[in-house]
Amino acid sequence: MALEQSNVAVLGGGSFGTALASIAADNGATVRQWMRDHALVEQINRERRNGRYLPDYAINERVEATTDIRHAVEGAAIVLVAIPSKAFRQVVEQAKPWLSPEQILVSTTKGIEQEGFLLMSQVLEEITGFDHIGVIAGPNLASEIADKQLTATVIASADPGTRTRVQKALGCSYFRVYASDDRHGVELGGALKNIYAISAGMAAALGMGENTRSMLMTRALAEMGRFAVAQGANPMTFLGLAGVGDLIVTCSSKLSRNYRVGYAMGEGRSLDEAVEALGQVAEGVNTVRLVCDKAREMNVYMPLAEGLKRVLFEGVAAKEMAGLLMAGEQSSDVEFVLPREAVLEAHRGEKVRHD
Ligand SMILES: NC(=O)C1=CN([C@@H]2O[C@H](COP(=O)(O)OP(=O)(O)OC[C@H]3O[C@@H](n4cnc5c(N)ncnc54)[C@H](OP(=O)(O)O)[C@@H]3O)[C@@H](O)[C@H]2O)C=CC1
Ligand SMILES: O=C(CO)COP(=O)(O)O
Repeated sequence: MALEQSNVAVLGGGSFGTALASIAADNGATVRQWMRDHALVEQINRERRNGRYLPDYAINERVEATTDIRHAVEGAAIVLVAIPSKAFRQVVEQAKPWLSPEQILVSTTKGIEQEGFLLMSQVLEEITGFDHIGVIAGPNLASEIADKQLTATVIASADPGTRTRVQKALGCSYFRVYASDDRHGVELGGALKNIYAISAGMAAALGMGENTRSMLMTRALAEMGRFAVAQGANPMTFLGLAGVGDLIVTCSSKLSRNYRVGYAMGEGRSLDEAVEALGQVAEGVNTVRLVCDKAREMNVYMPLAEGLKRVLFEGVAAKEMAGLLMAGEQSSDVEFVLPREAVLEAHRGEKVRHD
């Protein structure tokens, strides 16, 4: 089937899928948004409102909601996949019979698949084998986009055509789309920052101040860069919107679901209670476990992620963990300026002189 260049498909009826569908439609595209919930489809098509995920925002008339995945993706020039990582593979498999290699497939999901430690664009690639694959990530709180607050994101792909066409399809008066060819780094940035957003929410609920939050965010950036380098990504990507940009927004805002999970736990709720109360996906809960396992396997030092994992899954109190982190080794500020090992080596030399 020939592609209709002005058609965009969105898979997912959650808050981000809905926000992206409206951007593309505001930009003139005909948008088909697939979701599995019949009642929500009817509500969107009738009331132009997604009552479950974004109740306060009007949805553009050019968005058609549908439960028919074939109708959604067949012939669309761009397919945006906004499905949480746990269900991502299953939904793409479901769409696969009606996808074609000329289409551009873009993951908007900030999570990791346990089996093989795959990022979502790698899942897209593995399932389809197509060439035009990309990732969108950046400081993009869905409700602010739906509110048309001025926002920027990154489209990352090795394929220049994918970058350009997504920039054209989504770039508009309230949404800017910057380009990157470091798909892995951009995608890792989006997934990793969720871990630290949970910690930041927890720290805020425990009454920690702005110095603490700044320390947490900056050391988080150091960890993210260290992990990314070990994974073969470009650490410079973390200076951009998908790195420091997304870290700032999710570590600072109660609109972030990951931050909210951490905040609820800092107020004394259990992880299960916090996730249940949220009723939406907080990818960081799963990501922290996977990242800690991978970091240990690759021998990458990630004390903040390890600390959070102990609080979430091993019954350690958040306050106690903060104390332990402060007692940890003091090493290098920016490891690309002064290598961490050089600082540790100097400390070892001092100790030998004193002993
Ligand atoms: N929200 C945001 O601000 C941002 C989110 N993201 C990323 O976007 C991704 C999607 O998030 P978001 O839209 O926010 O998530 P939500 O939790 O708001 O919505 C999840 C959507 O996925 C659907 N879904 C879940 N499981 C399945 C399944 N097995 N089969 C079919 N559909 C399923 C849900 O359907 P149902 O209602 O039927 O369960 C719902 O439509 C996340 O990885 C997130 O990190 C990225 C940037 C910003
Ligand atoms: O990624 C996001 C903003 O860029 C959304 O973060 P949450 O998933 O924590 O809501």
